[in-house]
Amino acid sequence: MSVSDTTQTVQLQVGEPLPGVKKVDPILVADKVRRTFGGVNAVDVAHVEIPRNAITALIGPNGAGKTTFFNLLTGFDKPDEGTWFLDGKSLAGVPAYKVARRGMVRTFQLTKALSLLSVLENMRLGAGNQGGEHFLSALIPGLWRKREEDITAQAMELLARFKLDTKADDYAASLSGGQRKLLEMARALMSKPELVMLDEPMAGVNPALTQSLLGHILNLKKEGMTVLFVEHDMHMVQTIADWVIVMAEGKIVAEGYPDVVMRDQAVIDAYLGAHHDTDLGSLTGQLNVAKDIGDEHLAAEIAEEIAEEGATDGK
Ligand SMILES: Nc1ncnc2c1ncn2[C@@H]1O[C@H](COP(=O)(O)OP(=O)(O)OP(=O)(O)O)[C@@H](O)[C@H]1O
Repeated sequence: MSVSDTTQTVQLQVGEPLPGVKKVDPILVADKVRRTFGGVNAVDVAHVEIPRNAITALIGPNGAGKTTFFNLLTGFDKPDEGTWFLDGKSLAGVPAYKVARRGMVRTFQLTKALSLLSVLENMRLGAGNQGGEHFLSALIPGLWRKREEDITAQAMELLARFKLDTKADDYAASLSGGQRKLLEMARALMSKPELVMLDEPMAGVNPALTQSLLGHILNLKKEGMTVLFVEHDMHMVQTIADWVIVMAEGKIVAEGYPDVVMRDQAVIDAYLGAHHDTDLGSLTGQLNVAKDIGDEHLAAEIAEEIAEEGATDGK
């Protein structure tokens, strides 16, 4: 089965797919979330809903506010205003470590694996406080030991799934960039989340690991989880996303099914806006924009033209 065979085809939204459109079964709903930095609206999201048990990509040019929005939702930053609900329960003002316990975890653009801990120790940290570390249970060695064993068993099972089990005792520092991304994803799963948020999962991952990472993300959905990811790699977005949300200048400017969104004028404008310094008169400039907006057909045509020009110049 190819990766794209597994993407969802059921209708996810209610009505026309305009920015802020309601979802049939939203897991996360955010309202009027605003974060300013020195007068600049880094995030200014009027309303957004994330569909449950689907893979949603959050895309947009550099500086659009994607990471800041992630930070706000997961309690790593505080908004000027705004409310958001996971499964109907408010998460506004809830600190990051409690957000994970409520069922929402995130990974970072730059991996946060603790280099001087072993791979297994990193995993064990991901288990967090799941109720076993209450004062009383800490006093009962049997209970405490059982919990420790359960955590280790869960960690080893996940490491095996991510093909990192043979590295359990190695320092995280010894892993490649791609393996660290896998470790971060595996660690996020230790808290048995409902919603997994991945910030640029493909950045720095070599091609050999790309396919396995895509497979792991698709598996999360198969297991009933919801995935929200930020990514610049449009190929990945088109391959695995069921739904795409586009941010520009802090706002949501478009959302919909991947193939439709990539051709949306607001999306093209958002990316062109980010390329105001690109010479669109030059073929290379046009090629960069075509790649950024994920129009592979247009990119191939332009690349062909560049190759033809090169061949003529050489004669
Ligand atoms: N801690 C901060 N202090 C000041 N400005 C910030 C801070 N964090 C983000 N910003 C600004 O907020 C805006 C949104 O940044 P953010 O990193 O969220 O964008 P992004 O869409 O994730 O970009 P990229 O794709 O490059 O990661 C940018 O203008 C950025 O300069």
